Amino acid sequence: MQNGKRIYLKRKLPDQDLIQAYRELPASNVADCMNRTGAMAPRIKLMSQPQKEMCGPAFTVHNRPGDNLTLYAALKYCHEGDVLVIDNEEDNTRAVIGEVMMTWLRDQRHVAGVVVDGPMRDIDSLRNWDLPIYAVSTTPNGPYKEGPGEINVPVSCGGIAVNPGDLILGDGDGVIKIARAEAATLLARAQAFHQKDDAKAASYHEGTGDLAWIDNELKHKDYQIIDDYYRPES
Ligand SMILES: O=C([O-])CC(=O)C(=O)O
Ligand SMILES: [Mg+2]
Repeated sequence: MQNGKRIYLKRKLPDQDLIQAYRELPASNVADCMNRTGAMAPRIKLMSQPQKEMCGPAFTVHNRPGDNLTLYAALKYCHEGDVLVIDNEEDNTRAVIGEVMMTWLRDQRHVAGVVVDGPMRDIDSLRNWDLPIYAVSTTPNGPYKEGPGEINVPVSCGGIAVNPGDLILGDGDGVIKIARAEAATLLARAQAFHQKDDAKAASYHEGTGDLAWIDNELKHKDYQIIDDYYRPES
């Protein structure tokens, strides 16, 4: 076995109905139900203009930093509905993907989205695309094509661990990972949380929302409410 040059073709996948159900939920609500964990770092930003949320199983790629030979292999082996999750060891000097590769992924593979922990390029052609594309930044500087790299092994993307087949959910706020084994049990909780959050926003709109807890909490934490001006000299 060539460590560092392995391409696994098989992954355990989440059920399709789970993928559909999570697509209806804001990533923030689901992350709150994981005790505010599971989100990739804010450096992973939405670069395109999708009409709906990104949701699908992770097809993981571990690039040698700034190199995209392995990512080219992923173009061949990924499937419809996958979310490509690309670990680039946080290199921020070279774009590892651009319009040519994205065109294949959108038009020939019909992937659900692409998440790159690193720069991309050809943004002027891609920024209006409906395909969800997340990346750190852009640069005209291109990638090397030497390898090594691996496909469908555990990777690190946006500061969190992603296993092949984990559920990846992305919206305008960013991207979260839901571990495949936990996705089914988490769903009902996330749906209930989402309903409550919507109801809360509606009650704040109406002015009937509960604000009493704020005073209680401030008191409990020894805040001082001072009926006076701030005076720098005092
Ligand atoms: O040249 C590359 O490998 C990446 C790129 O710009 C493209 O996919 O258009
Ligand atoms: Mg290009």
